[in-house]
Amino acid sequence: MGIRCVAIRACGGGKIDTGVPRMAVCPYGAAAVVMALLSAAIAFHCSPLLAVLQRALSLHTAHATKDMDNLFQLVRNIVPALTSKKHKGQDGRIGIVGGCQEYTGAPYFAGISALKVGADLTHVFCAREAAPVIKSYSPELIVHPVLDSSDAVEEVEKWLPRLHALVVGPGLGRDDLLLNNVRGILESTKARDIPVVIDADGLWLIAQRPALVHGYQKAVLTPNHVEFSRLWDAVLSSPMDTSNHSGSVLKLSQALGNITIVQKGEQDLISNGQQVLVCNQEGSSRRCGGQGDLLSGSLGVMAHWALRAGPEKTNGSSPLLVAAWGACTLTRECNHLAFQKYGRSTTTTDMIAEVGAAFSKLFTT
Ligand SMILES: NC(=O)C1=CN([C@@H]2O[C@H](COP(=O)(O)OP(=O)(O)OC[C@H]3O[C@@H](n4cnc5c(N)ncnc54)[C@H](O)[C@@H]3O)[C@@H](O)[C@H]2O)[C@@H](O)CC1
Ligand SMILES: Nc1ncnc2c1ncn2[C@@H]1O[C@H](COP(=O)(O)OP(=O)(O)OP(=O)(O)O)[C@@H](O)[C@H]1O
Ligand SMILES: [Mg+2]
Repeated sequence: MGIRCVAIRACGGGKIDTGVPRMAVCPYGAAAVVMALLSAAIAFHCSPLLAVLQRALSLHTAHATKDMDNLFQLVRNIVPALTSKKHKGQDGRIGIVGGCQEYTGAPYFAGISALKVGADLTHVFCAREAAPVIKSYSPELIVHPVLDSSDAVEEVEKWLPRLHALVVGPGLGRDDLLLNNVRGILESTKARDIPVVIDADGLWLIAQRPALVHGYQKAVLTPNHVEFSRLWDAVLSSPMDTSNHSGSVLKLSQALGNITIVQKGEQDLISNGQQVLVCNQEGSSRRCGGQGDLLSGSLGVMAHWALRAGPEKTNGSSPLLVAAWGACTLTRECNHLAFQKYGRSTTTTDMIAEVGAAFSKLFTT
């Protein structure tokens, strides 16, 4: 099957008002109960029950399809038009904060993905040793070797007024000096009201200091399975309910002051503490490293586009939820397209080469 994304009503809390148009019911519990009843109706030849259940299932599918169409349309609404009237930079100047001695691939993947999605300029702020390596991967990236210097915060602050969004964490590492500098950069970013996507080792820092993002409505966190558990342990005292993923992402978002959280996995779950969207666009079974960096870089651009477009273009839905759903859908489609060509040998570089095709297929009208 090609496209398989639905939006769902938050299924953990019970008292949640979603506010988003045409949300389908949670596909987990409810659909499973209907399927079980359907099997029983078939086994016991109960035609009236069978008819009711078939109708319920077809309504569920119809709702899910509408929600899916709706979300695709909302993403298309935030994509800026390509016109001859624009100047360089208008469609996005994105900063990536990451890159250290060990990790140079991750900030490159995030930065180049931002450009391939449609940003005009990408600045990478990394440790001195990482800079020549990152530059040598691509002439497209502007690279600043400042992150381990004593005046790192001031050096990045010089650029912040020109940046539309920041992606913090890919390949950052966990050196205390770097993390302390990033703490200062995050404070400055918030003071300027710049959208920030926090991933990878940026999330390690947030697990140490959740107050850095608590309640900041322009923050999006993109944890993988392990990073999500770490954040949970840092901010919630109760154990996580591992049978209720959407309830958990909703709860973590609420505990962090309703910031947007993307829990990556077999399905991506996206919440702002009020509602949960699910993205299960078909990807592949190939799990090479770096796919999360493609996602965070893409989301940096889409977050800027969505916030600039505003809630009128997203039909009242949270712009950051729409941006996150768009970036997840795109990443998974890149994975799908690359896997069709390269199978087991697919790497993130192959996925990045599919960004243009995937974007056109999903979001170009
Ligand atoms: N080429 C590169 O330079 C890359 C660098 N990376 C960087 O590597 C650093 C560490 O990132 P990690 O993601 O390894 O974080 P962690 O160091 O927290 O390790 C998480 C570990 O959990 C495992 N894991 C992931 N998903 C899991 C799941 N669903 N169930 C059980 N285990 C799971 C992973 O194999 C990984 O070893 C970050 O700075 C990151 O950006 C990665 O982005 C990958 C690519
Ligand atoms: N089991 C899965 N099936 C399908 N897609 C998946 C699965 N797990 C993760 N993904 C997709 O892969 C992308 C990256 O998620 P992942 O959990 O690998 O991030 P990550 O560990 O941070 O990656 P990175 O190696 O870049 O650090 C997301 O778009 C997610 O939807
Ligand atoms: Mg990662």
